[in-house]
This record gives sequence, structure tokens and C-alpha cells, in this order.
Amino acid sequence: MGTTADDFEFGRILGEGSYSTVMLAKHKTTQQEYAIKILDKGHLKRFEKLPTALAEKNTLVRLGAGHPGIVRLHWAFQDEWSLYFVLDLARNGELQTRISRMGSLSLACGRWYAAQIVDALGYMHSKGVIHRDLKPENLLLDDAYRIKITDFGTGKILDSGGERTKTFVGTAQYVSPELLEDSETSKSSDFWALGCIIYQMIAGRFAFQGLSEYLTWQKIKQLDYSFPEGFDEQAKDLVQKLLVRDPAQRLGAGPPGSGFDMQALRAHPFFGSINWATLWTDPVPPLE
Ligand SMILES: NC(=O)c1nn(CC2CCNCC2)c2c1CCc1cnc(N=C3C=CCC=C3)nc1-2
Repeated sequence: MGTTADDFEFGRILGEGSYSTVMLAKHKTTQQEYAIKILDKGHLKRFEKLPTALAEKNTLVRLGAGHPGIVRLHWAFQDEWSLYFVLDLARNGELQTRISRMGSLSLACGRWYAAQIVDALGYMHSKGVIHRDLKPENLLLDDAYRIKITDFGTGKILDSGGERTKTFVGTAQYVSPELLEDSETSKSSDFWALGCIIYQMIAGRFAFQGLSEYLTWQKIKQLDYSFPEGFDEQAKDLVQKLLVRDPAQRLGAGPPGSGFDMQALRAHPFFGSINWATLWTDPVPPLE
């Protein structure tokens, strides 16, 4: 008999989505703690979201145990009422919470997290997966405060061409212009979100924020943003190379048809002091 819900003691609720509840859980025999995402089958069927749930599982399976910066799926099982995805627990919650609490992160910390996101994105994209809703709420922090990208419910496995997929609109402040012009997402949509996240970690506020979602979208389409006084020059150069309207021109997008070129991102001077080989084993710089 495979793993079942009875093998776990369930704890507090970590998060709730429209079709899922994520709970803290401890495996009874190993005492290991996990985050278990529980999806109600009735709900999924009624809203025809079963394919989405299975796509998320396939995305997680494809990503496997492959990268320290991506939440790993340990088991998936079901009972009469629900689907269960047993995932890594990221004990220290959302990066968003730390940015809100600190106002903004220190440059060293912002740089470190940006490098971890770039590294994890490189792995994800190498597996033909785009996230499409990257934002600080989905960037969790593990016991050692390392980044863990989560919530692939909006992720997409690109077809064999590895280039384009149909439209999905992410969260207003991080959504890319091509998504708003109803064209197609590509790996480059994640690079746009990366630019917004780097800006936010260092500036302590959104790059694009209107008084309504519609006005935010207008600002994005018009590339209407500016840097606060004292914003690090190298970080500014990197953000300016990511917040580019044409997806193919964004740093990391690589020559057309190549899919992406993470080396171009890694080689940016902003990451000059990063040792990519020890990025996941060295301690994270102090937050303030
Ligand atoms: N949707 C998910 O897949 C998911 N949702 N959560 C909790 C959300 C709370 C709101 N912001 C986004 C994440 C998780 C996961 C994956 C797996 C996962 C692993 N660890 C945690 N840990 C948390 C610890 C403290 C507070 C919130 C989450 N959370 C999750």
C-alpha cells in the first residue's frame, strides 16, 4: 500500500488557494515535516480544473528533485475526495513578508536572492518549464533562508518547440507587457517578473503600481517606472535590461529560437561578486 493521508499528522494551514489548501504535516514514522497541498476533487471537477491540477503535478514531476531553489514533490496520492501533493516545507515563509517587514533588503541580500532566482530559473527553463506567476509571495524561504520557488499551479510545460504557449495573466504588478497584449508567454515572461522582483527587493516598493489593476497594466504597457534616488547603479542596469517590452530583447532571452541564455544573466556585473558554485551552500548575507 502506497503513501496515504493516514501516514501524516496534519498541522496548521499554510495557505489556501481557490482549489487547494496547503497544510503543514508530519510523517508519522519518519517525523519529517512537509507541506501537503490538498486539492478537492469535487471542486476541481465542478470548475473543470482537474487538467490544471494534473498539469501542476506533471510540472512538479518534471522538475523532480533537481534543484535546491525549487520546491520538490516527494509523493502524490489520492483518496475518494482529494488529491495530495507532498512537497518540501519552506519553514520561513514568503520572501514578500521579509521585504514588507524590512522595507527593503540590503543590497547584498537582494543580490544573493536575485542570483538564487536566476539559478533556479535556469534549471526550470532547461526542463522546458515556465512559471508565469513569479512574485515574492511564491518565493519561499527554507530553514537556511534560501529561496524555494513554489506554486506551479500556473506553470506551463512548453511544447517541444519550447517557445510559446497560450495566454495566462499573472499577478498585476509582475505581469509582462506581452501577456497584456494578449500575445503569448514564453520563458522571457519570467525574466520580466525577475526584473520587477529585483527592483522591489532593493527599492522596497513595486516598479509598477497604479491606483487600480487597470492603471497598473497601463504603466506596464507604457513602461512607466522610475528608480528612487540612490538605487544601486549595477542593479539599475540589470533591471533596465529585464524590463524591456520586446521579450526577445530581455537579458537571458538569448538569440531568437535559442529559448534562453542564462549565462548572459549570470555574467551581468551586478552578480560580479556572486560565487555561483557555492550560492546554495554559503550562508545568505544578513538581511539588513
Ligand atoms: N500553492 C502552493 O503550491 C503552496 N502554497 N504554499 C503556502 C502559500 C502561502 C501564501 N504564499 C504562497 C505560499 C506552499 C505551497 C507549496 C509548498 C509550500 C512549502 N512551504 C510553505 N511554507 C510556508 C511557511 C510559512 C507561511 C507560508 C508558507 N508553503 C508552501
